[in-house]
Amino acid sequence: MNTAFQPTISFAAAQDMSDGLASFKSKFHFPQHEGKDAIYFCGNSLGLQARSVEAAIRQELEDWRNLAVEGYFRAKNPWLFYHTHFSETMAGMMGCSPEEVTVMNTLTVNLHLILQSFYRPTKERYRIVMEAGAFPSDQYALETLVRLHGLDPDDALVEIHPREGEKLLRTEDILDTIARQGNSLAMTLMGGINYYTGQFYDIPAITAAAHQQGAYAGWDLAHVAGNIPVQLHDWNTDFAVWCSYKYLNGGPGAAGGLFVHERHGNDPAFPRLGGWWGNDEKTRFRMEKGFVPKPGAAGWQISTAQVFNMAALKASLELFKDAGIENLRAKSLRLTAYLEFLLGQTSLPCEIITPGDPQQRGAQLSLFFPKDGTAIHARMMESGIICDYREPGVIRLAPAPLYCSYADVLRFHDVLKSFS
Ligand SMILES: Cc1ncc(COP(=O)(O)O)c(C=O)c1O
Ligand SMILES: Nc1ccccc1C(=O)C[C@H](N)C(=O)O
Repeated sequence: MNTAFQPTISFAAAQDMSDGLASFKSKFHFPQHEGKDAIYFCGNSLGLQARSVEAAIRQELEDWRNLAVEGYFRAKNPWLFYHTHFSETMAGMMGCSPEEVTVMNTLTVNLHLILQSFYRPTKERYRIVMEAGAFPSDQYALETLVRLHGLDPDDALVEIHPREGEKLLRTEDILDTIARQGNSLAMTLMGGINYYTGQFYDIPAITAAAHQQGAYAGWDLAHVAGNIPVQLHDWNTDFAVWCSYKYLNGGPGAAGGLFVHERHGNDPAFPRLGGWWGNDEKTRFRMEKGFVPKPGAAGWQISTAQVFNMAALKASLELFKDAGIENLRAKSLRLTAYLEFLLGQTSLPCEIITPGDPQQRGAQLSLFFPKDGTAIHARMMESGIICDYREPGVIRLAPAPLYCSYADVLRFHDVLKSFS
């Protein structure tokens, strides 16, 4: 595919002309740099604000002003059911039924909650396999979880490391580590895409390996949601959590997503921490004893929907519905490949550590700089390229296909040329 790429304005312009998703760029606000839109490659950390967000929030402000408590029932988008607006679009992206998915709280909170359901250690079966170098919040969550159960993290948490001299995990090593735990394995918990390397793991193979040992497979899909379409139901994953402020553009602190496979979600006896929002809607207002969970992931809801927070996500997901996650992925594969091609034309002193196989990565490329990474990152930022730096030594570039163009990627390359 790369042989057809050209580092020229005419090539990039022709790509943008034939891109059926190009018009979505104008639906977003961009940070400004010297009077022009900055190049935004940080959608893997915080997605941009859709222009439609303001009106969506204004609608809820008006309904609150005019209807007050009646808004729960009579708002344009009745607040009682606000969280259900997302189910269909989220289900489409995550490959599950609308009942298997819900939106609530935030990522690490949801991780803790769902771990209460799925991590029920016994004397024999208590180990959790995870990737070494998982996002710190996940590491802290698992460390504190096993301590809460009186276990020693050094024994209960089994981290998979890359081989000596390598930066990525080999699937065979992940599967081997899982198999070696045997009956002691309670669960695997991996990031679908590692935030640092950008590696997309083999979710179905890892899930099947965990099941083979009689364990659950859980996933943190923060860097997958809205980036790579997945098939959580068919892949038999037990549960997954993600945030909505990265590729999904829900805004800082946006309500997070939760998937629970129907084989667990439809079991009312499945252990959980409940609250009235997860209770059967018919009896929610009876004010009686006895928790009766709603079927599906919604049975893990706890509190009243965070309407203002969710309004931004609602507006953003409408754009995803229009664009189509499969179309976005198809563009993303090409856009990131173009970025990779152009990086290959420069003499930047770095190595792309993200897998070269497009099926093993999403939008993000991670550049490892043995030295001067922070200085080079600072120069990129001064030049109007918004990207981030993660210790040790990595600059992450994520051209989100919803609002990044081929011309952006080329402009980035032109800026890099001025560095040497
Ligand atoms: C993989 C991963 N897990 C967890 C988090 C933490 O999410 P939150 O602050 O929404 O709990 C992030 C990002 O902040 C992340 O990228
Ligand atoms: N929530 C944040 C607050 C402040 C700064 C960054 C974040 C991120 O989300 C970082 C992202 N998870 C990452 O992959 O680095």
